[in-house]
Amino acid sequence: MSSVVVDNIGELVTNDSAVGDGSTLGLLSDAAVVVEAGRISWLGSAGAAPAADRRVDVAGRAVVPGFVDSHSHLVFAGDRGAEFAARMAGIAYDGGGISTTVAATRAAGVAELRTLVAGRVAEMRAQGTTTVEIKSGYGLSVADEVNSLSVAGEFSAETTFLGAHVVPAGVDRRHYIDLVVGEMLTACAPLARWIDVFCEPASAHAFDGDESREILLAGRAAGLQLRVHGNQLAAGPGVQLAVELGAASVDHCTFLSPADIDALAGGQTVATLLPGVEFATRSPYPDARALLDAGVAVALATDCNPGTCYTSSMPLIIALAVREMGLTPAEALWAATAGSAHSLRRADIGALRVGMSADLTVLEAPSYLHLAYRPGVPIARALEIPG
Ligand SMILES: N=CN[C@@H](CCC(=O)O)C(=O)O
Ligand SMILES: [Zn+2]
Repeated sequence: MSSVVVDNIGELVTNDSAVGDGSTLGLLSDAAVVVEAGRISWLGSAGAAPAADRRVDVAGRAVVPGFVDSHSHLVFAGDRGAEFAARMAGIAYDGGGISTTVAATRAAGVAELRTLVAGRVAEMRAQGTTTVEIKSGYGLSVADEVNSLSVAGEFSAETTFLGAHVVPAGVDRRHYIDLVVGEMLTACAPLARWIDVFCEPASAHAFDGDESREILLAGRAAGLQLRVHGNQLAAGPGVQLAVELGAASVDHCTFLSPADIDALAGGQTVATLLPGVEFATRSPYPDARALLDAGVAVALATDCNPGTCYTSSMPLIIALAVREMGLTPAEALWAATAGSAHSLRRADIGALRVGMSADLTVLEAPSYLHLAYRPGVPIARALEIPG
Protein backbone atom coordinates (compact mmCIF):
# COMPACT_ATOMS: atom_id res chain seq x y z
CA MET A 1 0.00 0.00 0.00
CA SER A 2 1.39 3.40 -0.96
CA SER A 3 2.12 5.88 1.85
CA VAL A 4 2.60 9.64 1.90
CA VAL A 5 4.36 11.69 4.57
CA VAL A 6 3.15 15.26 4.99
CA ASP A 7 6.32 16.78 6.33
CA ASN A 8 7.77 20.00 7.69
CA ILE A 9 4.52 21.09 9.42
CA GLY A 10 5.39 24.17 11.49
CA GLU A 11 2.36 23.79 13.76
CA LEU A 12 0.01 20.81 13.77
CA VAL A 13 -3.40 21.07 15.44
CA THR A 14 -4.57 17.54 16.30
CA ASN A 15 -7.56 18.22 18.61
CA ASP A 16 -6.08 15.39 20.70
CA SER A 17 -5.06 16.59 24.15
CA ALA A 18 -3.07 13.39 24.67
CA VAL A 19 -0.38 14.62 22.26
CA GLY A 20 1.78 17.71 21.91
CA ASP A 21 1.32 20.54 24.36
CA GLY A 22 -1.55 18.81 26.19
CA SER A 23 -4.03 21.58 25.38
CA THR A 24 -7.47 20.85 23.93
CA LEU A 25 -6.03 21.52 20.48
CA GLY A 26 -3.12 19.10 21.05
CA LEU A 27 -0.55 21.34 19.35
CA LEU A 28 2.64 19.80 17.96
CA SER A 29 5.40 21.88 16.42
CA ASP A 30 7.77 20.68 13.70
CA ALA A 31 5.51 17.72 12.95
CA ALA A 32 4.72 15.17 10.26
CA VAL A 33 1.68 13.05 9.38
CA VAL A 34 1.80 9.76 7.47
CA VAL A 35 -1.22 8.84 5.37
CA GLU A 36 -2.14 5.42 3.95
CA ALA A 37 -5.32 4.72 2.00
CA GLY A 38 -6.90 7.98 3.13
CA ARG A 39 -6.28 7.33 6.83
CA ILE A 40 -3.66 8.62 9.24
CA SER A 41 -1.21 5.82 10.02
CA TRP A 42 1.28 7.86 12.06
CA LEU A 43 1.81 11.38 13.38
CA GLY A 44 4.48 12.96 15.54
CA SER A 45 7.76 14.88 15.40
CA ALA A 46 9.02 15.38 11.87
CA GLY A 47 12.43 13.91 12.70
CA ALA A 48 10.87 10.65 13.86
CA ALA A 49 8.58 10.03 10.89
CA PRO A 50 8.80 6.55 9.35
CA ALA A 51 9.82 6.19 5.71
CA ALA A 52 7.03 6.69 3.18
CA ASP A 53 6.67 6.26 -0.58
CA ARG A 54 6.03 9.95 -1.24
CA ARG A 55 6.63 13.23 0.56
CA VAL A 56 4.58 16.44 0.62
CA ASP A 57 6.63 19.30 2.10
CA VAL A 58 4.38 22.04 3.54
CA ALA A 59 7.38 24.27 4.23
CA GLY A 60 6.66 25.22 7.84
CA ARG A 61 2.99 26.07 7.35
CA ALA A 62 0.37 25.27 9.98
CA VAL A 63 -1.91 22.25 9.41
CA VAL A 64 -5.30 21.86 11.12
CA PRO A 65 -8.06 19.23 10.90
CA GLY A 66 -10.22 19.88 7.83
CA PHE A 67 -13.20 22.08 8.67
CA VAL A 68 -16.49 20.26 9.15
CA ASP A 69 -19.34 22.41 7.84
CA SER A 70 -22.26 20.68 9.53
CA HIS A 71 -25.06 22.94 8.23
CA SER A 72 -25.55 23.99 4.62
CA HIS A 73 -28.29 24.36 2.02
CA LEU A 74 -26.20 23.97 -1.12
CA VAL A 75 -28.90 22.59 -3.43
CA PHE A 76 -30.51 25.73 -4.81
CA ALA A 77 -30.78 27.83 -7.93
CA GLY A 78 -31.47 31.54 -8.28
CA ASP A 79 -30.28 34.62 -6.47
CA ARG A 80 -31.55 36.76 -3.59
CA GLY A 81 -29.03 39.58 -3.62
CA ALA A 82 -31.84 42.14 -3.74
CA GLU A 83 -33.40 40.64 -0.59
CA PHE A 84 -30.02 41.00 1.14
CA ALA A 85 -29.77 44.63 0.07
CA ALA A 86 -33.27 45.31 1.40
CA ARG A 87 -32.33 43.71 4.71
CA MET A 88 -29.26 45.90 4.99
CA ALA A 89 -31.66 48.82 4.53
CA GLY A 90 -33.70 47.65 7.53
CA ILE A 91 -36.19 44.99 6.34
CA ALA A 92 -36.26 42.07 8.83
CA TYR A 93 -35.73 38.45 7.74
CA ASP A 94 -38.80 36.22 8.27
CA GLY A 95 -38.25 33.25 5.96
CA GLY A 96 -40.64 34.56 3.33
CA GLY A 97 -37.91 34.77 0.69
CA ILE A 98 -37.50 30.98 0.72
CA SER A 99 -40.36 30.74 -1.81
CA THR A 100 -38.27 32.67 -4.35
CA THR A 101 -35.55 30.04 -4.12
CA VAL A 102 -38.09 27.21 -4.26
CA ALA A 103 -39.40 28.53 -7.58
CA ALA A 104 -35.90 28.85 -9.05
CA THR A 105 -34.82 25.43 -7.75
CA ARG A 106 -37.89 23.69 -9.17
CA ALA A 107 -37.27 25.37 -12.53
CA ALA A 108 -33.66 24.16 -12.65
CA GLY A 109 -33.06 20.64 -13.87
CA VAL A 110 -31.00 18.06 -11.98
CA ALA A 111 -28.02 18.72 -14.25
CA GLU A 112 -28.02 22.43 -13.43
CA LEU A 113 -28.39 21.75 -9.69
CA ARG A 114 -25.48 19.28 -9.88
CA THR A 115 -23.28 21.91 -11.53
CA LEU A 116 -24.24 24.51 -8.94
CA VAL A 117 -23.56 22.20 -6.00
CA ALA A 118 -20.25 21.05 -7.50
CA GLY A 119 -19.13 24.67 -7.72
CA ARG A 120 -20.12 25.39 -4.13
CA VAL A 121 -18.43 22.26 -2.76
CA ALA A 122 -15.25 23.15 -4.68
CA GLU A 123 -15.42 26.68 -3.26
CA MET A 124 -15.65 25.20 0.25
CA ARG A 125 -12.76 22.81 -0.28
CA ALA A 126 -10.62 25.67 -1.57
CA GLN A 127 -11.23 27.32 1.83
CA GLY A 128 -10.36 24.28 3.93
CA THR A 129 -13.67 22.45 4.36
CA THR A 130 -13.34 18.68 3.98
CA THR A 131 -16.82 17.55 5.10
CA VAL A 132 -20.10 19.32 4.38
CA GLU A 133 -23.62 18.42 5.42
CA ILE A 134 -26.14 19.27 2.68
CA LYS A 135 -29.88 19.78 3.20
CA SER A 136 -32.77 19.62 0.79
CA GLY A 137 -35.59 22.07 1.45
CA TYR A 138 -35.92 24.18 -1.69
CA GLY A 139 -37.93 21.55 -3.57
CA LEU A 140 -40.93 21.08 -1.27
CA SER A 141 -42.64 18.61 -3.59
CA VAL A 142 -41.99 14.87 -3.59
CA ALA A 143 -40.15 14.92 -6.92
CA ASP A 144 -38.18 18.10 -6.20
CA GLU A 145 -37.07 16.96 -2.72
CA VAL A 146 -35.98 13.61 -4.19
CA ASN A 147 -34.01 15.44 -6.88
CA SER A 148 -32.36 17.71 -4.29
CA LEU A 149 -31.31 14.81 -2.07
CA SER A 150 -30.08 12.77 -5.04
CA VAL A 151 -27.80 15.63 -6.04
CA ALA A 152 -26.69 16.23 -2.43
CA GLY A 153 -25.79 12.55 -2.08
CA GLU A 154 -23.36 12.81 -4.98
CA PHE A 155 -21.26 15.17 -2.87
CA SER A 156 -21.71 14.10 0.76
CA ALA A 157 -22.77 11.21 2.95
CA GLU A 158 -24.26 13.80 5.32
CA THR A 159 -27.55 14.45 3.56
CA THR A 160 -30.54 15.94 5.35
CA PHE A 161 -34.21 15.82 4.40
CA LEU A 162 -35.68 19.28 5.06
CA GLY A 163 -39.10 18.95 3.48
CA ALA A 164 -40.28 20.80 6.60
CA HIS A 165 -38.42 23.97 5.66
CA VAL A 166 -41.56 26.05 5.06
CA VAL A 167 -45.14 25.45 3.99
CA PRO A 168 -45.09 26.15 0.22
CA ALA A 169 -47.10 29.11 -1.00
CA GLY A 170 -50.71 28.25 -1.77
CA VAL A 171 -50.65 24.86 -0.02
CA ASP A 172 -52.83 24.07 2.98
CA ARG A 173 -50.69 23.75 6.10
CA ARG A 174 -52.17 20.46 7.39
CA HIS A 175 -52.17 18.99 3.91
CA TYR A 176 -48.48 19.82 3.51
CA ILE A 177 -47.48 18.31 6.87
CA ASP A 178 -49.35 15.12 5.93
CA LEU A 179 -47.38 15.04 2.67
CA VAL A 180 -44.04 15.59 4.50
CA VAL A 181 -44.62 12.79 7.02
CA GLY A 182 -46.19 10.55 4.38
CA GLU A 183 -45.33 10.20 0.72
CA MET A 184 -42.44 12.70 0.77
CA LEU A 185 -40.72 11.05 3.74
CA THR A 186 -41.13 7.59 2.21
CA ALA A 187 -39.49 8.78 -1.01
CA CYS A 188 -36.74 10.80 0.68
CA ALA A 189 -35.70 8.66 3.66
CA PRO A 190 -33.58 6.26 1.55
CA LEU A 191 -31.62 9.27 0.25
CA ALA A 192 -30.92 10.95 3.60
CA ARG A 193 -29.12 10.30 6.87
CA TRP A 194 -30.87 13.12 8.76
CA ILE A 195 -34.24 14.85 9.05
CA ASP A 196 -34.43 18.54 9.96
CA VAL A 197 -37.30 20.95 10.62
CA PHE A 198 -37.47 24.77 10.73
CA CYS A 199 -39.10 25.17 14.15
CA GLU A 200 -40.27 28.64 15.16
CA PRO A 201 -43.15 29.78 17.35
CA ALA A 202 -46.04 31.36 15.51
CA SER A 203 -44.27 31.79 12.16
CA ALA A 204 -46.31 32.00 9.00
CA HIS A 205 -43.62 30.04 7.18
CA ALA A 206 -42.00 27.60 9.62
CA PHE A 207 -43.39 24.89 11.92
CA ASP A 208 -44.47 25.22 15.55
CA GLY A 209 -43.42 22.90 18.36
CA ASP A 210 -46.22 20.35 17.94
CA GLU A 211 -45.81 20.23 14.16
CA SER A 212 -42.04 19.89 14.51
CA ARG A 213 -42.40 17.04 16.99
CA GLU A 214 -44.74 15.17 14.65
CA ILE A 215 -42.35 15.59 11.72
CA LEU A 216 -39.22 14.63 13.67
CA LEU A 217 -40.85 11.53 15.17
CA ALA A 218 -42.03 10.44 11.74
CA GLY A 219 -38.50 10.89 10.45
CA ARG A 220 -37.08 8.84 13.29
CA ALA A 221 -39.60 6.08 12.61
CA ALA A 222 -38.38 6.09 8.99
CA GLY A 223 -34.79 5.53 10.17
CA LEU A 224 -33.48 9.10 10.05
CA GLN A 225 -31.52 10.85 12.78
CA LEU A 226 -32.63 14.25 14.01
CA ARG A 227 -31.43 17.84 13.56
CA VAL A 228 -33.44 21.01 14.26
CA HIS A 229 -33.37 24.64 13.07
CA GLY A 230 -34.37 26.23 16.37
CA ASN A 231 -34.65 29.62 18.06
CA GLN A 232 -33.48 31.55 15.00
CA LEU A 233 -36.16 34.23 14.75
CA ALA A 234 -37.39 34.23 18.35
CA ALA A 235 -37.21 32.29 21.59
CA GLY A 236 -39.36 29.20 21.26
CA PRO A 237 -39.69 25.45 21.59
CA GLY A 238 -36.94 24.35 19.15
CA VAL A 239 -34.04 23.94 21.54
CA GLN A 240 -35.94 22.09 24.24
CA LEU A 241 -37.70 19.86 21.72
CA ALA A 242 -34.33 18.96 20.18
CA VAL A 243 -32.89 18.05 23.57
CA GLU A 244 -35.99 16.11 24.60
CA LEU A 245 -35.89 14.03 21.41
CA GLY A 246 -32.11 13.54 21.63
CA ALA A 247 -31.44 15.33 18.33
CA ALA A 248 -27.78 15.38 17.38
CA SER A 249 -27.86 19.14 16.90
CA VAL A 250 -30.00 22.23 17.27
CA ASP A 251 -28.85 24.95 14.96
CA HIS A 252 -28.97 28.77 15.18
CA CYS A 253 -29.76 29.17 18.93
CA THR A 254 -29.91 32.92 18.37
CA PHE A 255 -32.56 33.58 21.02
CA LEU A 256 -32.00 31.41 24.11
CA SER A 257 -33.64 31.46 27.53
CA PRO A 258 -31.79 30.33 30.66
CA ALA A 259 -33.97 27.18 30.58
CA ASP A 260 -32.77 26.46 27.02
CA ILE A 261 -29.16 26.66 28.16
CA ASP A 262 -29.88 24.40 31.15
CA ALA A 263 -31.57 21.87 28.86
CA LEU A 264 -28.62 21.84 26.46
CA ALA A 265 -26.17 21.48 29.35
CA GLY A 266 -28.07 18.46 30.64
CA GLY A 267 -28.60 16.79 27.26
CA GLN A 268 -26.75 15.19 24.39
CA THR A 269 -27.62 17.78 21.74
CA VAL A 270 -24.89 19.97 20.25
CA ALA A 271 -25.64 23.70 19.90
CA THR A 272 -24.55 24.61 16.38
CA LEU A 273 -23.97 28.34 16.02
CA LEU A 274 -24.16 30.05 12.63
CA PRO A 275 -22.78 33.56 13.16
CA GLY A 276 -22.72 34.25 9.42
CA VAL A 277 -26.52 34.38 9.65
CA GLU A 278 -26.50 37.03 12.36
CA PHE A 279 -23.90 38.95 10.32
CA ALA A 280 -25.98 38.83 7.13
CA THR A 281 -29.38 39.44 8.75
CA ARG A 282 -28.27 42.12 11.23
CA SER A 283 -29.47 39.98 14.13
CA PRO A 284 -28.00 39.73 17.62
CA TYR A 285 -25.36 37.04 17.97
CA PRO A 286 -26.11 34.00 20.16
CA ASP A 287 -24.74 34.01 23.69
CA ALA A 288 -21.95 31.58 22.93
CA ARG A 289 -20.09 32.37 26.14
CA ALA A 290 -23.09 31.38 28.26
CA LEU A 291 -23.30 28.08 26.35
CA LEU A 292 -19.61 27.30 26.71
CA ASP A 293 -19.51 28.35 30.34
CA ALA A 294 -22.47 26.03 31.04
CA GLY A 295 -20.56 23.13 29.48
CA VAL A 296 -22.69 22.86 26.33
CA ALA A 297 -21.03 21.22 23.30
CA VAL A 298 -20.82 23.92 20.63
CA ALA A 299 -20.26 23.60 16.88
CA LEU A 300 -19.79 26.23 14.18
CA ALA A 301 -21.01 26.05 10.58
CA THR A 302 -21.71 28.38 7.66
CA ASP A 303 -25.42 27.68 6.95
CA CYS A 304 -24.46 28.49 3.35
CA ASN A 305 -27.80 29.38 1.69
CA PRO A 306 -29.11 32.10 -0.63
CA GLY A 307 -31.27 33.82 2.00
CA THR A 308 -29.69 34.29 5.39
CA CYS A 309 -26.00 33.69 4.74
CA TYR A 310 -24.43 33.18 1.34
CA THR A 311 -20.91 32.40 2.47
CA SER A 312 -19.04 29.13 2.06
CA SER A 313 -16.15 30.26 4.25
CA MET A 314 -15.48 28.48 7.53
CA PRO A 315 -12.53 30.81 8.20
CA LEU A 316 -14.98 33.75 8.12
CA ILE A 317 -17.22 31.90 10.58
CA ILE A 318 -14.26 31.29 12.89
CA ALA A 319 -13.31 34.98 12.71
CA LEU A 320 -16.90 36.04 13.52
CA ALA A 321 -17.06 33.59 16.41
CA VAL A 322 -13.93 35.12 17.90
CA ARG A 323 -14.68 38.79 17.19
CA GLU A 324 -18.44 38.84 17.71
CA MET A 325 -19.23 35.97 20.10
CA GLY A 326 -16.20 36.01 22.38
CA LEU A 327 -14.82 32.56 21.64
CA THR A 328 -11.06 32.22 21.96
CA PRO A 329 -9.35 31.35 18.67
CA ALA A 330 -8.77 27.85 20.06
CA GLU A 331 -12.45 27.40 21.03
CA ALA A 332 -13.55 28.59 17.60
CA LEU A 333 -11.26 26.24 15.69
CA TRP A 334 -12.28 23.34 17.92
CA ALA A 335 -15.98 24.11 17.36
CA ALA A 336 -15.46 24.29 13.57
CA THR A 337 -13.75 20.90 13.50
CA ALA A 338 -14.24 18.52 16.46
CA GLY A 339 -17.44 20.24 17.59
CA SER A 340 -19.03 20.02 14.17
CA ALA A 341 -17.91 16.41 13.77
CA HIS A 342 -19.61 15.65 17.09
CA SER A 343 -22.80 17.33 15.83
CA LEU A 344 -22.74 14.86 12.93
CA ARG A 345 -21.96 12.01 15.36
CA ARG A 346 -18.81 11.25 13.40
CA ALA A 347 -15.79 9.81 15.23
CA ASP A 348 -13.59 9.60 12.14
CA ILE A 349 -13.32 13.30 11.30
CA GLY A 350 -12.74 16.58 13.15
CA ALA A 351 -9.42 15.59 14.72
CA LEU A 352 -6.12 14.13 13.58
CA ARG A 353 -5.34 10.80 15.21
CA VAL A 354 -4.06 7.46 13.97
CA GLY A 355 -6.92 5.66 12.22
CA MET A 356 -8.93 8.79 11.50
CA SER A 357 -9.64 10.18 8.05
CA ALA A 358 -6.64 12.10 6.67
CA ASP A 359 -8.58 15.35 6.23
CA LEU A 360 -5.83 17.94 6.49
CA THR A 361 -6.22 21.67 5.93
CA VAL A 362 -3.07 23.67 5.35
CA LEU A 363 -2.79 27.34 6.25
CA GLU A 364 -0.73 29.94 4.49
CA ALA A 365 0.38 30.94 7.98
CA PRO A 366 2.61 29.78 10.82
CA SER A 367 -0.27 29.32 13.30
CA TYR A 368 -4.00 28.58 13.49
CA LEU A 369 -4.36 31.98 15.20
CA HIS A 370 -4.21 33.54 11.75
CA LEU A 371 -7.68 32.15 10.92
CA ALA A 372 -9.22 34.90 13.06
CA TYR A 373 -6.26 37.28 12.90
CA ARG A 374 -6.40 37.59 9.08
CA PRO A 375 -10.15 37.71 8.31
CA GLY A 376 -11.06 37.70 4.65
CA VAL A 377 -7.64 36.52 3.55
CA PRO A 378 -7.76 33.14 1.75
CA ILE A 379 -5.15 31.35 3.88
CA ALA A 380 -6.87 27.94 4.26
CA ARG A 381 -7.14 25.13 1.71
CA ALA A 382 -7.84 21.42 1.94
CA LEU A 383 -4.59 19.57 1.28
CA GLU A 384 -4.67 17.30 -1.75
CA ILE A 385 -2.78 14.14 -0.81
CA PRO A 386 -1.35 12.36 -3.86
CA GLY A 387 -2.76 8.85 -4.33
N1 LIG B 1 -34.10 29.28 8.53
C1 LIG B 1 -34.25 28.46 7.69
N2 LIG B 1 -33.47 28.16 6.64
C2 LIG B 1 -32.29 28.89 6.27
C3 LIG B 1 -32.59 30.07 5.43
C4 LIG B 1 -33.29 29.72 4.20
C5 LIG B 1 -33.50 30.87 3.26
O1 LIG B 1 -33.82 32.00 3.67
O2 LIG B 1 -33.38 30.60 2.05
C6 LIG B 1 -31.43 29.22 7.47
O3 LIG B 1 -30.92 28.28 8.05
O4 LIG B 1 -31.26 30.39 7.85
ZN1 LIG C 1 -30.18 26.43 7.73
